[in-house]
Amino acid sequence: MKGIGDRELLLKAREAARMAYAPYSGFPVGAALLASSGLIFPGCNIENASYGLTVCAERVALFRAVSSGERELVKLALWAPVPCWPCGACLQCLAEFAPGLRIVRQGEKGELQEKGLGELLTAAFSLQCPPGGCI
Ligand SMILES: O=c1ccn([C@H]2C[C@H](O)[C@@H](CO)O2)c(=O)[nH]1
Ligand SMILES: [Zn+2]
Repeated sequence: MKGIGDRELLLKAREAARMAYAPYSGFPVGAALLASSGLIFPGCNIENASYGLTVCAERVALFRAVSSGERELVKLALWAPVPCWPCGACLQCLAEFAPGLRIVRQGEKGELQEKGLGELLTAAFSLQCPPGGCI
């Protein structure tokens, strides 16, 4: 679980960005998701001529991890030319498995920033009824 630092994980994310298929936006994104097993799952954005079918790097990494049997996720590193946090759709998908996930990001300029998933998505959707019952 430990043994890999943020900078190393970000390097994996940067490598993953090289696989990005982003002919429409020209914005390559790479993700690297560290699981509690110590394994790292990379992902890149994959765009489509039907723009709305594009999948973000974060969800590619998440689905690789979960479909490999990993459900305990420790850290997500995100690399893009201009640093970005995961979009709302990706945050919701990540919250399903790792509401306490730590996320570190970096861009071409090299500066590094970290936030928790809970800071970025303060009210994830869940099927749990609110007190007093569901409407
Ligand atoms: O956090 C992000 C933000 C954007 N993108 C992708 C989607 C699209 O391919 C391109 C521009 O939005 O970047 C990601 O993969 N992750
Ligand atoms: Zn996204």
